[in-house]
Amino acid sequence: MSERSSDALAGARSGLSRFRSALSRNSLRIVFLVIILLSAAAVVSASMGNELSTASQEEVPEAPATENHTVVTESGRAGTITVYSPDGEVRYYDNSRTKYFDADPVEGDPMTIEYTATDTIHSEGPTCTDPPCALNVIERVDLEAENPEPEVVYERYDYKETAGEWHDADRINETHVVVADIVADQVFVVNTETEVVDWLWDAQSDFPVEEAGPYPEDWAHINDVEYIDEEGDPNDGRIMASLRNQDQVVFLDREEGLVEDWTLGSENEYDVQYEQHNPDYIPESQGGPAVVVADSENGRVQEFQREDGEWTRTWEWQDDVIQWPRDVDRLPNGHTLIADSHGNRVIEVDESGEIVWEVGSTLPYEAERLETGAESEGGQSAQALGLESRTDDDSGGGGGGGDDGLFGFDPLGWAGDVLENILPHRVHNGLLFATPIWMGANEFAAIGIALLAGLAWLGLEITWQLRDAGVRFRLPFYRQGD
Ligand SMILES: O=[N+]([O-])c1ccc(OS(=O)(=O)O)cc1
Repeated sequence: MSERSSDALAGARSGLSRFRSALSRNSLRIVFLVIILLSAAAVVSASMGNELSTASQEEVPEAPATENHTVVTESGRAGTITVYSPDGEVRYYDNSRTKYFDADPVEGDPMTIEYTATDTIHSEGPTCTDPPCALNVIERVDLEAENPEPEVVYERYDYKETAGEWHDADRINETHVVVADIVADQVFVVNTETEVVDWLWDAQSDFPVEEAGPYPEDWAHINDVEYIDEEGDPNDGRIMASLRNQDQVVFLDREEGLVEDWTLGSENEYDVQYEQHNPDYIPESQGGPAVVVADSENGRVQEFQREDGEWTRTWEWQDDVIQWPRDVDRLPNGHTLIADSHGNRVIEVDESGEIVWEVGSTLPYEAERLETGAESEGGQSAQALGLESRTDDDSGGGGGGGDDGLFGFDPLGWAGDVLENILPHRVHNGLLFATPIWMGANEFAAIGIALLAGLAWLGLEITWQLRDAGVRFRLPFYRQGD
């Protein structure tokens, strides 16, 4: 073959290989672009699908009719307190505080409620470098007044914005209230008329600061407190408190302090409970001693019965929707009221575990059925009622990758399920807390897939550019003689 024709052949070959390479590069570009566009479309369509909002009174959804009034509080996306009439209409709504937490009916006057709320004071920067940063209040509102107006019962300014709240206070009598102070990791009893603090327990007296949450930012996170006023009960006169970050519910004697052998749970023993909220004590006279509690990071509500000096789990409830529940109350009719925070709903389940009442809420903190006593005051233990437990397996669980998609397969639902299974609970719930209500595991998966595709595309483009410019990389290890 002549030199000229072999040059022409080599030229044609290299042209063909450049064409092939351009073709494969363009095919890959199209694949990446399609993945990114499909992911974006999934996220945009989710953002248009969920209309639930409680940011104003007009937007709050109506509830189904039920006996008695229901209070729902929120803190996070919107700070709201809503009271539903038995017919399901909104009777009272307020969003003037930044965050609303635990609400209770006032003893003997169920249509007057008392609750804790926090105002965030944005002074100097996002984390507040110029205190005061928060105003914590206990407020009371008479729902039967012509124009119900909250009245401050007790308040205190605090120096931090993160974990600078009071999530619960419980009235002991007409003058005294016990407060769960997240800011200082303390439980204190204050006379709200004189504002003199009569008693105080400091979690540092019994728990090491090296364990649990970061000290001093958010160490114990004491998110619930209950005064036990039950003559004849082993815990009469004691205070029950929930140390979220220690995964423990403790009993405090006003003379002796921590009553060690009554503690429920232990630090990082997540099989028992994992960053619980809103435990309620059910006394002996109502089938206890028992504690019904929202096991938040485990996505279930549960109850423990005191038997032979130990706590035994006697009931649990979850379905495939429940995500980060933060309140559970046993009602006098044997039903259980649950605030399912990232399930975006408040539900009532009956003795067999069926949902019999439900209302949407963007991030409920707690739910209270008025006229049934504060929290679980009028309820009986699961053991006394013979309640049936229900777990995710019983309810047919999971299943984003189920049958809605093409040929019965929904790839995004499947990716969402995978993500939910591999993400630690706290990370998943943190993402749900920080993002809009319409975002869930599927949307996180779509964003993750788009980011990965984008990064892979960028990496390939850079490699191609360098290769075209004649830059070659050597592996950091090579054979002798190379
Ligand atoms: O609204 N907050 O600031 C807020 C809400 C919830 C929260 O976590 S929780 O575990 O105490 O509910 C902490 C802070």
